Amino acid sequence: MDGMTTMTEQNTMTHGVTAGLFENTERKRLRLADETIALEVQDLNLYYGEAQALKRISMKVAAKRVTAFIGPSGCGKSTLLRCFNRMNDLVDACRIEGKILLEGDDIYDRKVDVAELRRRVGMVFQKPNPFPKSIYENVAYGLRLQGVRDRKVLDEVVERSLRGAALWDEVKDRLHQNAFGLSGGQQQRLVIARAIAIEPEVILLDEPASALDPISTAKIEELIYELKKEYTILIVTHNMQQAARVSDYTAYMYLGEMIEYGDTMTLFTNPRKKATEDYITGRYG
Ligand SMILES: Nc1ncnc2c1ncn2[C@@H]1O[C@H](COP(=O)(O)OP(=O)(O)OP(=O)(O)O)[C@@H](O)[C@H]1O
Repeated sequence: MDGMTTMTEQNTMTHGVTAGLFENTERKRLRLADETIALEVQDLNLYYGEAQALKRISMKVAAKRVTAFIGPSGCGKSTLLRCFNRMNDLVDACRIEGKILLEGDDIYDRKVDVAELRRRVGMVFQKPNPFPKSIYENVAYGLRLQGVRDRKVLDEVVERSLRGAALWDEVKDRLHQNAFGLSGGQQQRLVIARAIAIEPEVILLDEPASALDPISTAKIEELIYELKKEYTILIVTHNMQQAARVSDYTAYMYLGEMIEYGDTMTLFTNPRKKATEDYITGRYG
């Protein structure tokens, strides 16, 4: 984009990206100050060896809302998402400073049971990753790990979770068939059913629809809308329209820093920072 763009053109472009997304909806501007806070990041720095991937991140995450992380490739979105259930612990050279409070308690405290943390904070990845088991056993997996054997309880949880993931009607007649027989979009909803079966408080979604076709993507987006009634959802997405459609709050990241964070409607229609506006209007890079 050349430097000759007029202010009017810029405004049109800002609205162009998200035009229509906020029309005819009941979306309203939200304020973190009015929210119940589920998670709080305090001055978080993360290093992979010598390289600093996250810089002084501080944010509050609203409970039972969808918070989206956007920004160019390599800016640290996935790294930050993985901090919320300590998935980065699995990376040898990774070092973290700062705190993340879940319901007020620091998840990086030494006393924290990481398996229990991951039960409370579930995660769904870009590529659907069902286990090589039946549809039923995929969803029952977490409960079986917890020692639940009662068939009636398992049946109930499997049905409730598949309904919650908007998959029940499509699979109820083939629960004992292998999960690999499902389409990619169905597999992703199955993985979401597996995540909600153990009743987490928070669900982390790392580009959950980027490997899916448009119809499956729309289903996942509808599902996210339903899930936030019960869960706090954090989502990384490359797709800005998707962020605008599904999220209540959006964080724009660049080179490991959180440049701007606020309610989605304001961030997309009236960003405070020029860098954010450049990114959402496609003038970045
Ligand atoms: N396991 C790792 N070891 C070393 N460096 C890593 C590791 N994972 C990520 N990085 C680096 O950290 C930085 C942030 O990466 P991250 O994957 O979080 O970015 P991202 O914004 O999610 O990118 P993308 O949109 O491409 O997925 C990048 O420079 C990346 O190369």
